Amino acid sequence: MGGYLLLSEVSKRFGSYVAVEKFSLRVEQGEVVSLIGHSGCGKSTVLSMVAGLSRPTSGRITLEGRELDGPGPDRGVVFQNYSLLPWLTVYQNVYEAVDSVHRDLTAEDKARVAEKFLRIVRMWEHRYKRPGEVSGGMKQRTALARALAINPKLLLLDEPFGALDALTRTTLQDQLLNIWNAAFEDAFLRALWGEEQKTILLVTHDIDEAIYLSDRIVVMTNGPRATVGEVVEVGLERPRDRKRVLEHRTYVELKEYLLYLLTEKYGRQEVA
Ligand SMILES: Nc1ncnc2c1ncn2[C@@H]1O[C@H](COP(=O)(O)OP(=O)(O)OP(=O)(O)O)[C@@H](O)[C@H]1O
Repeated sequence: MGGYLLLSEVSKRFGSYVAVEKFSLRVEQGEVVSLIGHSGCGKSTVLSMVAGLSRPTSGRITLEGRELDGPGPDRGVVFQNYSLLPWLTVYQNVYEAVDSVHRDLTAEDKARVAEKFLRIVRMWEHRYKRPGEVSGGMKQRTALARALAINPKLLLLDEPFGALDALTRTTLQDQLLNIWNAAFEDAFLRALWGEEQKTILLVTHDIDEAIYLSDRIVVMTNGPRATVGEVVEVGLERPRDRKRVLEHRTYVELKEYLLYLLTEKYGRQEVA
């Protein structure tokens, strides 16, 4: 039982700066795990190693028992700096990604997939624009559509809702949970996607978002030599109802505990 995604004593050094040291984490298939921690602690560094965009200096990362060797279609990535192709339209950015991964689909089906996900993130009406002609939040939504449309087993999301207004943010969080749960209303997507839950590793600065979405929350210590500080089980039953979650005692206690971890136990002043 090696776990689905396994990070074993992963370290990352940039020159003489040891950003992350001996970071170990085991994520099971179907789990949603959030990484939280202070700005600059190394959350994106960890995520980009899992994405295969950078290599650990030492340690191992395995996905389904295989050591990672660069990026792959098994991982859908939304990174702030892993941007859209500027010369393609919003639509083409999503379509091309679907096309490169789902070679077996007909052109018509690929177009349907691109359309479905652009509608989910509400970018369908902007599909003919290029990334340079849309806002930061719209770019983020397009990147999310692109990551989802390739139907990866593992979704790696770095602050995917960071640039969005509160309403769009909550809508997309719910859409993400639907996609995680393969709860598509659309028969076409259900047939194409199967019923297996996705695995999601998510970086966020938003404690409420982390609690609402996650099964477990990994609180990172501050850098240099950042690592896993504490892993907090969320334990709220699913499906989660946003209003009821907010009133739940577990939610209130969890939020207080996470705030304590971030402000006191792993507060910035400790390492200043
Ligand atoms: N390519 C790089 N070269 C040198 N240092 C880097 C590089 N990438 C990250 N770092 C350093 O590693 C540390 C961790 O950065 P990282 O971006 O992973 O933090 P983060 O927790 O994601 O921050 P934020 O929440 O602000 O996005 C920082 O001190 C950063 O300056």
